Amino acid sequence: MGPVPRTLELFYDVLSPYSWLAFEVLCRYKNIWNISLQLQPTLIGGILRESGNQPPAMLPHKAVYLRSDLRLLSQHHQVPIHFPKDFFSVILKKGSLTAMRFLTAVKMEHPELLEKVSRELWMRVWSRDEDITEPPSILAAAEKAGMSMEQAQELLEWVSTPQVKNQLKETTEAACKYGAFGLPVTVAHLQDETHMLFGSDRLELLAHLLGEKWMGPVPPAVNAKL
Ligand SMILES: N[C@@H](CCC(=O)N[C@@H](CS)C(=O)NCC(=O)O)C(=O)O
Repeated sequence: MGPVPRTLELFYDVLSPYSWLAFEVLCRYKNIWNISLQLQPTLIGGILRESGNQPPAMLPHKAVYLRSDLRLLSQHHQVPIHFPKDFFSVILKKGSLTAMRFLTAVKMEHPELLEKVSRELWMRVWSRDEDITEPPSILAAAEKAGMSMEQAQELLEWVSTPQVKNQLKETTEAACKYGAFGLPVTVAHLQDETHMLFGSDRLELLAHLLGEKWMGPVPPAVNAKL
C-alpha cells in the first residue's frame, strides 16, 4: 500500500473564469501529485452575499484589469478563455443557479461525469460565449460530456427538488465556513492541518504545502489540449 493521498476540495462555479483555471491545473496535477481531488460545485452568488463581498467587475478599474489579466492567464495556462460580449448580462443578470444545481445533481448521481460536464459548461460560457441558463444549453453540455439524453433530462428535472437545492446550499455554506469570500477556493486537508487558499494563483503555494513539485500550470507530459 502506498502513502495515503491528501484530500483537496476545489470549490468552484462555472461563472468564475479563475475557477476554470484552477480546475484545469488541479485536474492536470491530480495524477502527478499524491492527492485525492474532490470537486465541489458551489454558488458564487451565495459566497459573495454571505461574505459581504461584491463581484470584482463592479469596480471599474478592476473590470478593465480583468480582461487583460484573463487574456494573459488564458495563454499561460492553455485554457481557451474569451470574454463574453455582454459580460454584465452573463455575470450579473443570467448567473449560474440552474447550471450549478445541475452540476450538483451530476455529482450526486453520476460523479464520474462531473469533471467533463463542468468543463463543457465553462467551454460554453467562457470560451464560446454561449448560454448556460436555458435547459437546451445545459442538455447540450451534458451530452457533449458523454451523458445520454435520457440521463441528462432526468437530472434536469431533478434540479428543482429540495434534495438538490439543499445540497448546493450546503456546499456553498461549507465553503463559507472555511472562510471563502470568492472563488475558486481550494481546501487542502493535510495530516495535521487544513488550509484554505483563495485563487487560481495560489497553486504554487499549494504545491509547497503538499511538499510536491510545482512545474507551472501546464506540467510536462500532460495533454493540456482543450
Ligand atoms: N487572484 C485570483 C482572483 C480570483 C478572482 O478574482 N475570483 C473572483 C471570481 S472569478 C472572485 O470571487 N473575486 C472575489 C474577490 O476578488 O474578492 C486568481 O488569480 O485566481
